[in-house]
Order: sequence, then C-alpha cells, then structure tokens
Amino acid sequence: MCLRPEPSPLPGRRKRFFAILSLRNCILEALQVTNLKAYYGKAQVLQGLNLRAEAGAVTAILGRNGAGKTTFLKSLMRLGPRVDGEIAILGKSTSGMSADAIARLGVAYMPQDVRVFARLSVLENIQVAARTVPNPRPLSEILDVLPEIEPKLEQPAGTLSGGQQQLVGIARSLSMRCRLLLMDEPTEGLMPRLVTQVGAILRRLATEGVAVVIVEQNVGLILEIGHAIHIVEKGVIKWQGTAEDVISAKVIDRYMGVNVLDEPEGKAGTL
Ligand SMILES: Nc1ncnc2c1ncn2[C@@H]1O[C@H](COP(=O)(O)OP(=O)(O)OP(=O)(O)O)[C@@H](O)[C@H]1O
Repeated sequence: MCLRPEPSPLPGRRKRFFAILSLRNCILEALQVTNLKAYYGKAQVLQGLNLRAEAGAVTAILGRNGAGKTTFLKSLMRLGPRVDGEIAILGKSTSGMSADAIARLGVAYMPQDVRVFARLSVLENIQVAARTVPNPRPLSEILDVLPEIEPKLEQPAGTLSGGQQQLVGIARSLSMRCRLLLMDEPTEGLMPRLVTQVGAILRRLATEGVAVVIVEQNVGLILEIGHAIHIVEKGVIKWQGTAEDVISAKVIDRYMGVNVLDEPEGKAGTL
C-alpha cells in the first residue's frame, strides 16, 4: 500500500529522505494484494491470499490445476468471482472499480482462452487495444519484438493457429504500454522457440519498468525469467522465493507433485 508521508517532527534532510523512500516504494510496488478471498457462488476459491508484485520484475505464480491461479488474475480485474479483501494497483485501491477502470490504471490482462477478436484482422486487433490508451506503443516497435505477425497483419485473427493467436494477444498487450501486465499461461501450445521468445519479451518489458505477473505451467520458463516465484495451493500462497530458492528447496516436487528438475535435459520444464 502506498502511504502518504505523515507530517513528522524529523529535521528537513531526514524528512526529505523518508519522503523519497516512500515515493520510491509507491513506484516500485505495482500490486499489493492483502487477504484476498474469492467466491463462485458459495464456493470459496481464494482463502486469504497475500501477494506483492514490483515494477521492473517478473512475478510468477505456479500451482497445481485448480489451485486458484486463474481466479486470482480474474479477481484482480474484478472479472467473474465475488471478491473480498484489499487490492491496490499502482498505489490505488481498486475497491468498487470496474474492469475497464482498472485497465485505465495501466493494467493489461491476457486471459488463458479468449485472446483475439476473431473477425477483425490482426492489425485491427492491435489497433482496438491501442485505442484504449493515450500513448500506445507504435506498430513498428511491436513488429520489432514480434516479427512473426507481420505477414499476418491483414488476416482475420480467428483464422490463425492457437499459437499465432497467442502472439496477437501479446502484441495487443504490448501496444497498450501497460504498467502492470497480467498473463495467464501465455506460452500454452507454443513451440519451444516461441516460448523462449515470449520469455525474452517479458524480461524486456520488466527491464522497461513493467510489473509482469504471469501464471504458467512451464516451470523451466519460470525459473529462467521469474524474479519472484510464488506457489499457490488451495487458494493461498504456500511458498515464495527466487528461482535459486526453488531449485535448492525442491519446492516444485513438494507442492506440485512433479519432479521436473531431475528429468533428463530437454524434458524438464513443462508440468
Ligand atoms: N466460473 C466458475 N464457477 C465455479 N467454479 C469455478 C469457476 N471458475 C473456476 N472455478 C473453480 O475454482 C477453482 C480454481 O479454478 P482456477 O481456474 O482458478 O484454477 P487454476 O489454478 O487456474 O487451474 P488450472 O491450472 O487448471 O488452469 C476450481 O475448483 C474451479 O473448478
């Protein structure tokens, strides 16, 4: 949570120091989730989840099927489940906000399933996303990052393969020059070369100062690009740490029941 500096009796220089520190925390802390609960009807899926994601970092969320990862992202956007608890995005509470208002804060959400407007061309898909923000990223920059979509710009997006549609979804997110990017399994169904490319794009966005929050099943990718890794189990964060911590603590095996890290090279990575 981004707190205003309290009026304080501190002498001038120290007061300025703490004001700067507080401002720095405001900028770094893109997402602060406190005691988040989410319900579908009477079924409670998130059980008081706490998570913080910083600008300039890739925050990854792993967990077994049904752990509540997608529900978490939907809750952040206020799409679907009934939500209780506190969510602050870029220092602002999103209590009472619609999904549109949350997007206007600078949040792009790439869901697991619907990624494109099927009848619109690839170019129109990107333009629709770009129109939602005051200062979209130029098309030339998007094509620099994703050259695969250039020959497809005029093609109806619904006629692309699943993997190509995912790239269009990523292009849409890029066009919005968001400050918080929420991605639900962006590499699902992509060939290994494109998985590596998507990973590189996400790292690059993080170096530009974007807070990337990614739900993934591809553990290998997450270990490569994740700055902070969280493991969700039954609607709460059960473990968090760095990629090195993941490896040394053998948590994937413990919490996800899969021993990906000991598998022969080439097979390791995807659960
Ligand atoms: N619209 C819904 N209505 C009722 N229950 C739902 C709904 N969506 C999800 N659930 C339930 O909420 C729980 C968490 O689902 P969620 O999709 O968040 O899990 P997940 O961790 O993303 O799983 P996966 O890795 O398989 O995508 C599951 O038990 C699921 O059946």
